[in-house]
Amino acid sequence: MQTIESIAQLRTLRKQWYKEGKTVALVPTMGNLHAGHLTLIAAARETCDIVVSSIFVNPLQFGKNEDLATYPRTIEQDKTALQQHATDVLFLPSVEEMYPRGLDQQTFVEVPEISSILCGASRPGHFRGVATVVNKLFNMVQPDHAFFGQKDYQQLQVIRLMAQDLSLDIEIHGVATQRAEDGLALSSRNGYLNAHERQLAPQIPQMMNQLKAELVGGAKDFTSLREKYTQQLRSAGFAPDYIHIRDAITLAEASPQDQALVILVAAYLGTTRLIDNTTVTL
Ligand SMILES: Nc1ncnc2c1ncn2[C@@H]1O[C@H](COP(=O)(O)OP(=O)(O)OP(=O)(O)O)[C@@H](O)[C@H]1O
Ligand SMILES: CC(C)(CO)[C@@H](O)C(=O)[O-]
Ligand code: BAL
Repeated sequence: MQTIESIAQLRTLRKQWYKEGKTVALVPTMGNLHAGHLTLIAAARETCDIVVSSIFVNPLQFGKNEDLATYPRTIEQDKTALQQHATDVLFLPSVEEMYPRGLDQQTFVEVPEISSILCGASRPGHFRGVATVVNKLFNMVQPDHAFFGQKDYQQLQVIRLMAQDLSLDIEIHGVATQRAEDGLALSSRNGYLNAHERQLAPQIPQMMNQLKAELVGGAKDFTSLREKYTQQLRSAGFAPDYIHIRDAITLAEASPQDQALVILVAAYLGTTRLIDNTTVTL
């Protein structure tokens, strides 16, 4: 595996891959890799000749009071994991390489409406930061295929819409959420949880699945279902940010006749913000 820090070096390689007729996959990450990330790498490996993974903790997608400074950075461990999973290139740009004119001067990409609801309402500017950096990574790597986790469901929909709106010739893949044995979705931020919080955390997927069972069983009063499960999370020791039942594609409020739904949950345990989701087909 080659580690590349500069866009210029990456472009040289990209030209060579074009000449050789090789297909290229991109797996963007913020590092601190776990089995969830590695399933994205495996899917990319199955699809393309060349697998590029990027590690970049993107300051543009963090709010002022968020965890940019403390976000786990485990680069040596990550390199070993990527190498073991047959990654060809690790792209590891610095903040200066990514944003040479500084964050305040950066041209940005914003996908309207979907970026300002759900996690976008709680994290203003977050999805603008994500769309901007992902678009830049797409321009740098020029992948044929790009892989994202369904764990970040809204992010995946934002990226799909961005690719459509900007006519990008890149196939966007959504990969199923990988979970711990107790059901908790794997996430780098799980590492912030203390032992007690880690024990409580699987109640998020448990409650989400109970809500899903009620929907599949025919329950239609979404407002009272949301209130009931929000209250349950609160009683269990969480500070719920939201529980929503939405149209699976647009993420607009679901109506009782919709058949493709998604349940989206965000809740704090102490200072750690956890998210999860599950699709529901009626
Ligand atoms: N459990 C998981 N299963 C499948 N894909 C995942 C999982 N966790 C993260 N991913 C995907 O890996 C990619 C990189 O995510 P990222 O580096 O932010 O990891 P993360 O664990 O989601 O971190 P965070 O705790 O910051 O949300 C994203 O496309 C994300 O959706
Ligand atoms: C897609 C991404 C790498 C963009 O910074 C990030 O939001 C993430 O890790 O999910
Ligand atoms: N995995 C999503 C990236 C973020 O929370 O910033």
